[in-house]
Amino acid sequence: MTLLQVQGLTKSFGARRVLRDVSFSVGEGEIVGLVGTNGAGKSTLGDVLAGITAADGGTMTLMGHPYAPLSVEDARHLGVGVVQQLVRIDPGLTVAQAVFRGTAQAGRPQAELRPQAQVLLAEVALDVDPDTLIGDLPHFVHGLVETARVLAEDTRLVVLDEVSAALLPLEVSRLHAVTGRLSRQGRGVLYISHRLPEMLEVVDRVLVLREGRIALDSASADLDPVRLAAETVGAPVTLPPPRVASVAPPAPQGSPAGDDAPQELVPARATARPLPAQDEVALQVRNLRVPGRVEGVDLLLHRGEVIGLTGHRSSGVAEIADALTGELPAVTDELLLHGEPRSLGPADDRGLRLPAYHPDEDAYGVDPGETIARTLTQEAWGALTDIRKEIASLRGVIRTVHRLDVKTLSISTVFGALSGGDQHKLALARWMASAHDVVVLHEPTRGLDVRARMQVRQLLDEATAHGTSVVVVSVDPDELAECCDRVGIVSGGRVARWIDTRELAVDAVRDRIVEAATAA
Ligand SMILES: Nc1ncnc2c1ncn2[C@@H]1O[C@H](COP(=O)(O)OP(=O)(O)OP(=O)(O)O)[C@@H](O)[C@H]1O
Repeated sequence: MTLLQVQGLTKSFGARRVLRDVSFSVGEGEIVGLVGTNGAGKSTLGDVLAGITAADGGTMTLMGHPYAPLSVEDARHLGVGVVQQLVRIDPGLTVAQAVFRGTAQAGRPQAELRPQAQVLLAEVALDVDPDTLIGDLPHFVHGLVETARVLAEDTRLVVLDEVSAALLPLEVSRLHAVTGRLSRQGRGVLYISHRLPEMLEVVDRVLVLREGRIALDSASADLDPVRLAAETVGAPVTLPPPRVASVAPPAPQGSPAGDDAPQELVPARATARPLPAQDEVALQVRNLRVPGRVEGVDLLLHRGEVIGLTGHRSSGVAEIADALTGELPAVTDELLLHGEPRSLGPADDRGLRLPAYHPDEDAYGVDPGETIARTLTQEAWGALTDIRKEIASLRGVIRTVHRLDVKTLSISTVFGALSGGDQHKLALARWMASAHDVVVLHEPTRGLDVRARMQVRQLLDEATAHGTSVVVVSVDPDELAECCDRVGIVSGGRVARWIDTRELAVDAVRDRIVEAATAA
């Protein structure tokens, strides 16, 4: 029986027509995938279902009754719960309070909330104490706390907006078990994700949102990840070729193109004849230890190389990254940066603090109310005294926006109004433009569509061709396979195994990573 019926939905933000004519249905017990490029309108559709924003036109029915929620509370009361993509929960709440906030139970004593919260947390396979403060939890579990929250009421339709984006394959399997349980209870699930291979494992049907319309509505059994990726972007898609490590000789100081050249945030493609990356070691770490967490880790990173690190939450992978960025005290037997001895731990002149990028909105260091132009250039328009420099800067911004395919009508759009993926792409490009030497990137393609992932891969290829060396820390096997030359599987505080990704097809590497990470 049909649970949700959506007919001719439209929604615009100013001149930007996001949803033009969206029609689809979700049946009772059905798990329906929703995919689309960054900025395609998936979250906007979720927001309309959640009562966060109203559609401009079209109709919806829920269990045969007209459905037009006026608020989030109204939507939940009517039976629709949405777990938003960039959910922010008050860090001062306990997990139990977070699960019941906005419900009839809110405000009851913690002791009364605790047992019920435990039941709901078990239902979403989240093993945390209901007394834990939200601020003490890693951000990736907030989506699961929110999933427990939508179950606290008799929700008929659950919308999961990229809840799996920051989860390990094992955690994604658990989320899928939860999704399956919801389906068996007769609830409908709308599952939004860019991680297509995993999505196809759980959904019954897939909707592709393209140019404001449902461009494809197909049984998942009739799709594979490559075909679905092509349907998503509306053009044939080939997986990126294996990385070929190569690096140009150091560039001469100064800008060869002169100060007036458009300063695109993406480094220009390397034209110099590539040299083998193995010629020069950028970072060498021998016997890295973080007491009680990491033991005996050796790392060798060549100039222009990208190595990946992955592992379970308690494997020590996060601690290795934090030791390299100086956030966690650690010791080594030897630490060389370009052959120069360095130390870890308290920052001093010789202390190593590798710069790190995190794909979390809070960590972008970007004011969401600032325009794209200002965000990318840090300049106040009109305050510049040289018109040629101003024009060159604006041209650079426009090129970056165009090249990264950011869905916006103007560079004066505020950063916070961009889709989650478009925000991430621009923040990463901005960060990479000033990233030199050896850097740590946490999940550089999280929440990005298939085309944007390739753009990030290109960003990496170009940065490494200029000599940058990168450590990618990730939960996503596709990301590791696409971006890295070698991937270390961390287990029990050690790198248990290295997988060489070069010269292998990306999907073959992905399978090896999943296999090794699951076995570790
Ligand atoms: N409040 C708003 N004001 C102006 N524009 C908005 C607003 N909310 C969304 N948009 C625009 O609507 C479009 C669709 O955004 P939406 O977040 O729905 O995309 P999405 O498909 O979820 O993308 P992603 O995969 O990157 O999360 C984007 O171009 C975005 O800039």
